[in-house]
Amino acid sequence: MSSPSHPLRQLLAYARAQRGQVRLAVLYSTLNKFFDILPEVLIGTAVDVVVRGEQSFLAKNILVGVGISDTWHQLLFLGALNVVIWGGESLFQYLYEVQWRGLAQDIQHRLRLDAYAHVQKLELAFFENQRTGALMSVLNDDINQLERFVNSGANQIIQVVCSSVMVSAVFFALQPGLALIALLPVPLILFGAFWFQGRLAPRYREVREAAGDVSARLNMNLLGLPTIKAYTTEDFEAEHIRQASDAYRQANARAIRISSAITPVIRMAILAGFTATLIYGGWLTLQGKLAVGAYSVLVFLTQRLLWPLTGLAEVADMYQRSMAATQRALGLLATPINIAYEGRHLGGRSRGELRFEQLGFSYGEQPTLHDISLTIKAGETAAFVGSTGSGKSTLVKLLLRFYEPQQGRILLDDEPIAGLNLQDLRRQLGYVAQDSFLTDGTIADNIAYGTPGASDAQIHAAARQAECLEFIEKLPLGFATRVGERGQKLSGGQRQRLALARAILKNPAVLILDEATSAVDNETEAAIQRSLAVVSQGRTTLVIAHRLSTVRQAHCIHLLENGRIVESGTHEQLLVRRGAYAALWRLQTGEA
Ligand SMILES: Nc1ncnc2c1ncn2[C@@H]1O[C@H](COP(=O)(O)OP(=O)(O)OP(=O)(O)O)[C@@H](O)[C@H]1O
Repeated sequence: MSSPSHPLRQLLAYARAQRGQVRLAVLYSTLNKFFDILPEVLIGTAVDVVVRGEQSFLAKNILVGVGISDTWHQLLFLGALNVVIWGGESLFQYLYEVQWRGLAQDIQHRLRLDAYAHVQKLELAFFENQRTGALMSVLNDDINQLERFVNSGANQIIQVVCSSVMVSAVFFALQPGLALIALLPVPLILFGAFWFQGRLAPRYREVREAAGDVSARLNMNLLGLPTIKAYTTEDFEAEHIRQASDAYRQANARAIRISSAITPVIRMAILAGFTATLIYGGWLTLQGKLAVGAYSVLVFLTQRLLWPLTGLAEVADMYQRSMAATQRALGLLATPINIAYEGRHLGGRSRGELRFEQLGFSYGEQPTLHDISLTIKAGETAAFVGSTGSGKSTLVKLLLRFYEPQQGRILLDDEPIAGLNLQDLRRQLGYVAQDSFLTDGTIADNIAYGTPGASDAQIHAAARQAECLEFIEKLPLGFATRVGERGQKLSGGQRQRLALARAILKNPAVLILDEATSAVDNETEAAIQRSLAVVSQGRTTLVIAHRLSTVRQAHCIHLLENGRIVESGTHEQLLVRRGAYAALWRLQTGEA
């Protein structure tokens, strides 16, 4: 419990901003419990009135030294007090419920936003080692689990403590000997509750992990449905889901077996305390050492004292479940961001000169790029060609700082990009990825993504430059047509055209085009060449191409092989060299 990394501590630290709300909630819970205890005391006082009449406690004391001598008036007074007590109890119940539940929602909301904002800033390598579905289950399910505990668990703990303190006070005031007997089982109960709790914690961690697995599986399968259908692997995948779901069920079953035992075990301890009060208190009353009214109060109060402790079982259960979830959510929040966003801010638009100096990079153990050195002058077009897997995309991902190179550096306008503010750097870059992300909004939304406030005319112009006007105009609603999740309602080529229009609208100093495939028809290729000629005007352009004819106009073409630049030069220079590029050219143009 005392480790600084304990999830409850982390949660409390996290909830510090809501301190005011917590204090109010604690106050309301305490007042509600105070009013909740009073009816028992009232019953005892009423019994005292009818048994002892004008000798009763009320006859002598309402306030110190002041009493109501008439029995009828005493009863009326008790009746009025009863109404006030129940009214107070109800009022504070309402207030604490609103307060605790509001607090739960506020903390959840804040944690979800913070966790998402943090996750967005984590580098790509983090996501490559995670399953999206499992992350979603942390951001959604796990954070929702917090609600259970804060909603009612915290209130229950406060109330158990309050009622124990208040009831013990009444006990000691009335009959200290009996109080000790009634309180005997309390340490046993607390010990039992903690013992069970310790055993529940690892079980609930397993449950949360299993829930993450189910979510990850579902997510992967839903994304891969076209492939699942095409390969008729529906049964095979349903079996995977069954296994994940069964693991979740088993993990829950193990937790349930422990959590269900808590209440019955605690009840046995309570039974001991209750029986002792009943017998010993009754004997004292028969001996005339305890008033009948006091005896009845004590018997009721024993229940009042001990029964809420059974609630501890429920609280322990909720607590462990929430803590397992909290740990995952706060763990995500504590994941270090390895590629920092902070850095020197860029004033205006950069010129777009790029220099790669002895760049070396590997994904994990596997070396991917070696000793890459090249300069791209501002406004020029550089092309990267080479066989699949030779490291072309990796090179531009390093420029975008999706990954950090292990050796060397990249400079933009003579300044190392590692020292620049990450968002400022990326604002200078327009990136058309091999598989660009489209939102499920309209065509216009997708083009304007990243350029908020773009006018219709600007969107239209960008679409024209990217040569997508023709297909957009054929769509039923033109620019207002919705493209479906991830742009599913468009063809692969159309999606890429749209991504290009988006990058053009952003008007970056450096444009990066990562062509996915060489499998384009002649018409598309001509379109690519036309738009490339237009969009590369006035900006530095990096093109990754598979068809050499698309980039023959580039100022410099770099041929990569196994992560090294093996040839560089203009198309003509490279042909004259009669090296690997020339061979590739002959192959593609059919001259070989
Ligand atoms: N995230 C990653 N984690 C580990 N290895 C990766 C990762 N991305 C790429 N690689 C590996 O790095 C190498 C270079 O990949 P890269 O995507 O840069 O090639 P490419 O030249 O762009 O290929 P293509 O022409 O097929 O797009 C490949 O061997 C690939 O398997």
